[in-house]
Amino acid sequence: MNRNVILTAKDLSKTFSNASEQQHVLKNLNLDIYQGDFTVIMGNSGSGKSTLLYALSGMDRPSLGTITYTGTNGTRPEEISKYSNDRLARFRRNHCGFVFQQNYLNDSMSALDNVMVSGMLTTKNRKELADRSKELLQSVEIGEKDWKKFPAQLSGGQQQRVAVVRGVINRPEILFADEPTGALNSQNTNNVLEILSALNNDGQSIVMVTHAIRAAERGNRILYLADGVILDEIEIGPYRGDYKDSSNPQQAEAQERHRKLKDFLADMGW
Ligand SMILES: Nc1ncnc2c1ncn2[C@@H]1O[C@H](COP(=O)(O)OP(=O)(O)OP(=O)(O)O)[C@@H](O)[C@H]1O
Repeated sequence: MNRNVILTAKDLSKTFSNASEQQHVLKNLNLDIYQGDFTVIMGNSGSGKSTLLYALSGMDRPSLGTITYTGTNGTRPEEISKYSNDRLARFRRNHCGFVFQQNYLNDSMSALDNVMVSGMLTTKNRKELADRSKELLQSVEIGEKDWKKFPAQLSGGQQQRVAVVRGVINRPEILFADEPTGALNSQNTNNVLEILSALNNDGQSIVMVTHAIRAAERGNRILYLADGVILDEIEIGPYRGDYKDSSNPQQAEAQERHRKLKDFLADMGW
């Protein structure tokens, strides 16, 4: 299958310095991210997964190397790693969505306003934005009775679902997720993973960092980061439902994906 590259990291290095030492977290890393993929970054704690995600998304700058954004409509490639801070912020706003382990909702705004405030960064059409915000909230089962509630009046799982909606309100070309289920219980983890799978199924490109095999299984391409480089990667095809679910018509395929991923991670020493 021919896939379009939307983001390229070339010779990417990131070094953190403090008074006494330098820590080389990413080392000459090369990577293409493809449109429509659900790309997962795994690796041990401290291997540089979040650092890589932040560099790719323009939240942080590489020490050396380049990040080039090609976009989805054949626009001219742009080297975002040399953008000014303002331009980089504009790039993030217009092309990227974010979900983190913590939901970072604004406590003093309703669920709906949290979503709409993000949406207003890219549109002035309030009516259309309100309609889309409500529709997206409905799609993650945050119904009308909860739209005006403040985050503290919602459960942790509901809060994270609002945060996912906020992450995609601007129709980002890439949704970056850093341990989006890391703070959730099992049921809420499943809910959020289902939402991410549904988004990806609709064509949303996703790059997600996770420690959890259950979350990683939602991806089609799994990268394994070790000591600042991509040790290896595997393509397991799109998610085909739960491998343990006997009512899943694609259970055999799902089991095969699961086995491939487990074998890959075992090979990586995970
Ligand atoms: N802003 C920073 N300043 C200094 N060191 C940093 C900074 N950000 C990350 N590091 C260091 O870089 C290394 C990699 O961190 P990073 O958060 O990318 O790892 P990770 O693989 O995402 O880890 P985890 O799975 O535990 O979240 C760690 O040793 C961390 O302490």
